[in-house]
Amino acid sequence: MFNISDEKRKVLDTTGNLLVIGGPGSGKTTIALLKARHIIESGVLQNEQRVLFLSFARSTISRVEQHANIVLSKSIFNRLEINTYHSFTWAILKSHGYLLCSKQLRLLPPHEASARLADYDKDVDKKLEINRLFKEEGLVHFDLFARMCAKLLAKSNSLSILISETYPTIILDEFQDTNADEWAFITQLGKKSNLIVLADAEQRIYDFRGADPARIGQFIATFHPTTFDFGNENNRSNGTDIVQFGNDLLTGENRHKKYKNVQFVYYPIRKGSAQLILLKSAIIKACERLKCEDKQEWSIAVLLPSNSLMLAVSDFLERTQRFTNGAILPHIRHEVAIETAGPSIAAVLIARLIEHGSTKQCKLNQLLIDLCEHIRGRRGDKPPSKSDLAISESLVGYIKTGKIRGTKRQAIIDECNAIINNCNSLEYTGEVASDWIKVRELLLDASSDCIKQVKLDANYLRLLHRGSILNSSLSEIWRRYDNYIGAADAVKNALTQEHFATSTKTWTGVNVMTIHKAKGKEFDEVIIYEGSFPGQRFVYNEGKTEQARLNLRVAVTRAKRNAIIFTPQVNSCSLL
Ligand SMILES: Nc1ncnc2c1ncn2[C@@H]1O[C@H](COP(=O)(O)OP(=O)(O)OP(=O)(O)O)[C@@H](O)[C@H]1O
Repeated sequence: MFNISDEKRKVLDTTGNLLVIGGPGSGKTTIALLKARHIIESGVLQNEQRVLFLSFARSTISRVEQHANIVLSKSIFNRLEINTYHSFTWAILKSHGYLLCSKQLRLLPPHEASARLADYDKDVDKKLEINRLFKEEGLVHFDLFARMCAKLLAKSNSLSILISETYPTIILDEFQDTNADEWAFITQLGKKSNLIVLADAEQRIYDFRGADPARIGQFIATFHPTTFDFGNENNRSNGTDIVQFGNDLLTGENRHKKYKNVQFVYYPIRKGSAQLILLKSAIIKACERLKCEDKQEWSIAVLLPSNSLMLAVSDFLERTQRFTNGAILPHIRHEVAIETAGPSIAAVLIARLIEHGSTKQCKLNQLLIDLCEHIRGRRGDKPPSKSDLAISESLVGYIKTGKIRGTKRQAIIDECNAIINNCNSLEYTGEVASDWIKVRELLLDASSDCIKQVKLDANYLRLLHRGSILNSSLSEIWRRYDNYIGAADAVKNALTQEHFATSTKTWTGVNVMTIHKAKGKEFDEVIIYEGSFPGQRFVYNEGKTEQARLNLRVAVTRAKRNAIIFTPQVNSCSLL
């Protein structure tokens, strides 16, 4: 099924630590899976032993799993553990964390962490608080997972032996994006297990979370691997110039050149969302092209440089546009790979309303507390704006004193009061999805931005579909007690489980996501769009031009057949 070059065959036959480097689509993941198969088939593993494949994001894992399903038979697949760093390290901490902390360790899920850390805008203060939470409260922030596991392995030889005996070979995906803590953890793992590292220095797009250009050199210096370089071999978009364009981007040679299957659209700037008309038309055409081919499954990614632009585009695709000349741009069904902090905190707020509303016990103060959590935490790792912090402080002040200044802020209190009253007088039926929607819609009438934002974020929650764990646990609560007491905890548990679940999601149809989320994935067609406002540009800061080149290269090389790049006609992207 796969043509294996001589260089790749050598990967299969070489033992010890390996470093596999190569450009996008050169076949690093594929050869790593074939290597795992080779190891498993050779019979060197004992009964309980497995090959471990570690990657960063759940979404990448799902593509690797899909790929592994094709490359490996079921019995081989069962001896391969594909996992995220988070999930793997949390499992170690849960069972052995007592060696580091006398407190009972509890997880601090990202949606709660962002609200708790909202007051710290400097990284160093945030880190101090994360350490304090661990030491004094036993609360483990995700950022501590790798660091604490590195400490554990350094401290406990028996744990280190246990892990290496379970996983004698460990494959590390996307190694170029490894941060210092993950590197410390890997260094410990590599003392007793063989490491197979997959890397492309030019796909390094996570510098902001500690990826370091020196990391590959550090691996070589520490582990003396046999190195294989697949260069620019292109298995993903063979017959196109997509990879060539991606590589030329790094040096600027791409400017004013033409590339097969890479198209540039210089769009006119229009008011508001009218600017997205050309983008939407291009997506519709791409869908038609792929549907014509009569393939069972096809995929398109619409990649955006920022989260807010992603939401605006998703909103535009969701709606139907009707023009005065009778033309129509229909709604486009699509998936959005949304940042989860905002929707998660919004979900807890709604769950609490449902929970208390079902027993007519909704209280203003609880809603205000949940609203503050949402205001402070909805931007995830990014701190809330100063004005958001001020609103949250004045709401906290109201909870304490019963007083608030300013008509806009008073309006928030009045609207929360109205929501509480409506929630307490709603008739709940036990049909989870419709009860949920009824409560969510109560937020619709609010004019205060912070309440409207909860409603908007809650719209993106995908946890309640029929048959989901959350849906069944809420139905079960209703069946037993005729109310929803415990709904908020059920939502929190579901969110945490969701975070660790290795998703089996397939990226078919139209998918809208940020460029960073596209890493490690591939799609038939990719449409990359930059807006005209400063925060929506590929080059968002002149000092970050090199990073923008890497980002754009990663984005464009996700395409198997065709890539289209949109930039404004005026003040176009300086990289094109
Ligand atoms: N030897 C091969 N023969 C045919 N197809 C291949 C071969 N190797 C990989 N492919 C296909 O090429 C595509 C890219 O391969 P793969 O994901 O392994 O590359 P990669 O180097 O890990 O890419 P990236 O770094 O961009 O994530 C996949 O669709 C895969 O099935």
